[in-house]
Amino acid sequence: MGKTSASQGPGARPDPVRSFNRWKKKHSHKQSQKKQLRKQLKKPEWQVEREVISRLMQNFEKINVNEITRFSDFPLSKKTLKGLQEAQYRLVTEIQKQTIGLALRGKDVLGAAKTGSGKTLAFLVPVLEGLYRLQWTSADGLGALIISPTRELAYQTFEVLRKVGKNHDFSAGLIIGGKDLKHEAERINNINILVCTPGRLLQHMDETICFHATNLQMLVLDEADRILDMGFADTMNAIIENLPKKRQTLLFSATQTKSVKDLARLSLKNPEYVWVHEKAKYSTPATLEQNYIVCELQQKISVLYSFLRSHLKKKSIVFFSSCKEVQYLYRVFCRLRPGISILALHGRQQQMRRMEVYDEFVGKRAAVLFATDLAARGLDFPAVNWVLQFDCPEDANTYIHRAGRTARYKEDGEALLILLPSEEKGMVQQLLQKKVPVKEIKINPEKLTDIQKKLESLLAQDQDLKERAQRCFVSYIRSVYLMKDKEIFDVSKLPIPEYALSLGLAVAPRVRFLQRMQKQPNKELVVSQDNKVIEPRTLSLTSDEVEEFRAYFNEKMSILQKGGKIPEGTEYRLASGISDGEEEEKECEQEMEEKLGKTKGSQPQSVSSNKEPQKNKEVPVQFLDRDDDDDEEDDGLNADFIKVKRRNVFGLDLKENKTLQKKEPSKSSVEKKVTKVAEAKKVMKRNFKVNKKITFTDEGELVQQWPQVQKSVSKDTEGEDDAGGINLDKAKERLQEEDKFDKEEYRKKIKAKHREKRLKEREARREASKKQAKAKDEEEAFLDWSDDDNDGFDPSTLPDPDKYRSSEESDNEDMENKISDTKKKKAMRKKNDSEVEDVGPTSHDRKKTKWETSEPLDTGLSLAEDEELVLHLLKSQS
Ligand SMILES: Nc1ncnc2c1ncn2[C@@H]1O[C@H](COP(=O)(O)OP(=O)(O)OP(=O)(O)O)[C@@H](O)[C@H]1O
Repeated sequence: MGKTSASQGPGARPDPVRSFNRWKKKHSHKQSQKKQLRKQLKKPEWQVEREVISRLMQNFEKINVNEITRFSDFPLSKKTLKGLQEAQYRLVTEIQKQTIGLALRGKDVLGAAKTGSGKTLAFLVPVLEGLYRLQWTSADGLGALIISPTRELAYQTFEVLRKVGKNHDFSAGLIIGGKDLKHEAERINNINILVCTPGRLLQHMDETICFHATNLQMLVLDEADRILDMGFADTMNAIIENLPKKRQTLLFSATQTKSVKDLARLSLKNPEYVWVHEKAKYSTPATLEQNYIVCELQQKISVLYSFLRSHLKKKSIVFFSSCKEVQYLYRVFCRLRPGISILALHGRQQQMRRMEVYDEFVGKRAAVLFATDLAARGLDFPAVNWVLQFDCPEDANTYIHRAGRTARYKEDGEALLILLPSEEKGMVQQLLQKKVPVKEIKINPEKLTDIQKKLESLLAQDQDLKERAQRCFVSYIRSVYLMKDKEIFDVSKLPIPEYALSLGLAVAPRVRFLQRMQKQPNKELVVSQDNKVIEPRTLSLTSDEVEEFRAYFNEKMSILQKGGKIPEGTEYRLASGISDGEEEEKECEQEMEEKLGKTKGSQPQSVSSNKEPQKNKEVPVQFLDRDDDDDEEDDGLNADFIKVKRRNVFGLDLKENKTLQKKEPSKSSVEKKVTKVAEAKKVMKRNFKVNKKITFTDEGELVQQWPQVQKSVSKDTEGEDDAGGINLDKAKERLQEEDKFDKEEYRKKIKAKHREKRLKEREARREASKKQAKAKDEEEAFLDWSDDDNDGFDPSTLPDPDKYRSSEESDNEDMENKISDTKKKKAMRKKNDSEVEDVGPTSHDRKKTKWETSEPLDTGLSLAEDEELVLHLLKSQS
């Protein structure tokens, strides 16, 4: 009974045939692998990549959302995965999980998810993959466009793109306002992925030669509802016109638009709606604790101060409704030194400053940022503990975005909303409807520090601060007045004088639109059938007002463009009636409102109190704005629309103004424009004495430098003018005369200058020749002296017989020169009797002095006689 090798014990030898077969199989497998590798190595890179791409694309359809937990579960390129990993992004968030797969398949996507849930990567990853799939190169031009509503958000998105896409070869660019347009224009054509703000993008589309988006594959609108709302409507329509219809479109926001009209504008094709938290109990992050307090308007600043004092180790953002509030309260709080570092971010700062503040706040552990709604959307400041909404947001969506600056990506955060008693009911209702869980909390009166007195004393010492407080006051009232939801925002319920006092102002500045509103309460608000408030101002506009308004803006624009002062973003905004940033756009609206107030022509009246003395006079805030911060962009645009009540600094009389206006028959309701002539007449009537500037000349004469004295006309004529007012024709004539007089004076001066120059040159020549003659004399004297010294006969003193001829020739030459000189002299004398003619001795003259007398020969004969004499002399010599 034999045993097989297999059944033999462990020490038995293995079957050599089987071992050989196994080895052979392994070997051939290895060989084939090597062969394949060699084959692949021979392939060009693009071909290998194409194969990889086609493999990835085959997997797109197999994506199962439920199985995805990490980015590597998606069929993504190695380059993107590496970028994500290096930036520490491994696990996907819900919105990323649900939208990346759809976007990879080329679908149009509308994504909505709570704030801080990672929407940025949800569109950046498909953008990178989309272009990678097409093996996009710089020669292909613009492939993807990402539009953000604010510059800061665009900047932030660009930074994330740089981090995640760093292993790809695409070129990416950030195009936002406030930078050099030319510099951008030079580079924009080579950009594959462009992150931009709408205003700036359109500006390039209009102005940059060769810039086009005809190859565009993907369009992304971050904060889509904001970009598609009224503020950006015109710009976006113009941009969309420049984009190809065949493209993929991705829209993301925490408060997504569902408006069919909006979406139709984008010509989406069967879009996929992804509302991640639609069924969630709340629309805000679960880690966000939200409360509100109700307090009077005049208490708010003290509440803010007390809040900051009790949160010195925290990082907070405080939202205000206008730039001027931020500007004033920032300054005032810095002076109060609450013990925490304070920063300010708003649309009136220069772009560089905005970036600096952004970076500074990102880097701080404990600080407070005073901001407008510019910072409400999308900004991802790390580790923010508190969001305080100092002014009520315009709607629940704005509330959600503002509050969403804290409690981001699994972090905790707290939000506190300050409401006025008049705002409470409406706002809380809106928030509850939007599934925002807010609870009321009460202020502890013991912990409230009243700072009104401190503010008053600060303002008393600082005029600039006081003016800022006035602007802040007007700006806040105006922002409430402009809010659409009149159920929440009722300007008539505001305690105006108390509010002014709380800002440190003794007297409330005058607010024109409020006065108008009080005068015409019925006209102001027009309520539609369904009880909704329709914007009142458009209805009360006459065509004249609109025209004047437009002309005013055009004029402003042309002046600013010529001066080159306007920031590029603003430039466009005004031209097309849209804005780059949220805040800027709001400001523009405010300007319009103010201008509108002007055209209505109602007389100003005090809101603060009727006791205000008549002396008070309106002075445009423009004067006040001139000395604004260096870091703030030009305020001038809207400044002269705003009027605040101030002392009658210049002693001008308002009554006179009124009588002037009354005399002029008004054809329309539009206030008559005051012409320059009328202004001049007014000034003349008042008999203003202008300051004089008088200087003394070297001779001690008095010279009036300013105002310039009229020299061309007699005083009688001036007297005539005074008697009859301004005679424009005479004034013109006089100006022309004055002009002639000036020209003549100028000509004389130039002549005198030239003459002086000539004389100087002559003098210099004469001096030079004198010096030369002197040198010669000295030389000769030296020779004579040496002769004496030798005490013997020097043959060199004798005339050289060989040179005799030449000396004779030279004599002849000398004579000729002499004659020609005399001729010249005579001619010159004829030409200008007054001019002194004195030509210095020439070299020939000097030669002559060697042989003859140095005295010039003056025969006293005429030129012809002179010539004859010379010939005679020559003949006699020969
Ligand atoms: N997959 C991820 N893993 C880790 N962190 C992530 C991930 N995705 C996003 N984050 C982080 O979450 C934070 C919020 O992301 P993001 O700014 O994209 O939110 P958002 O949804 O766009 O917010 P908002 O609605 O306010 O614009 C960021 O700090 C980001 O780095």
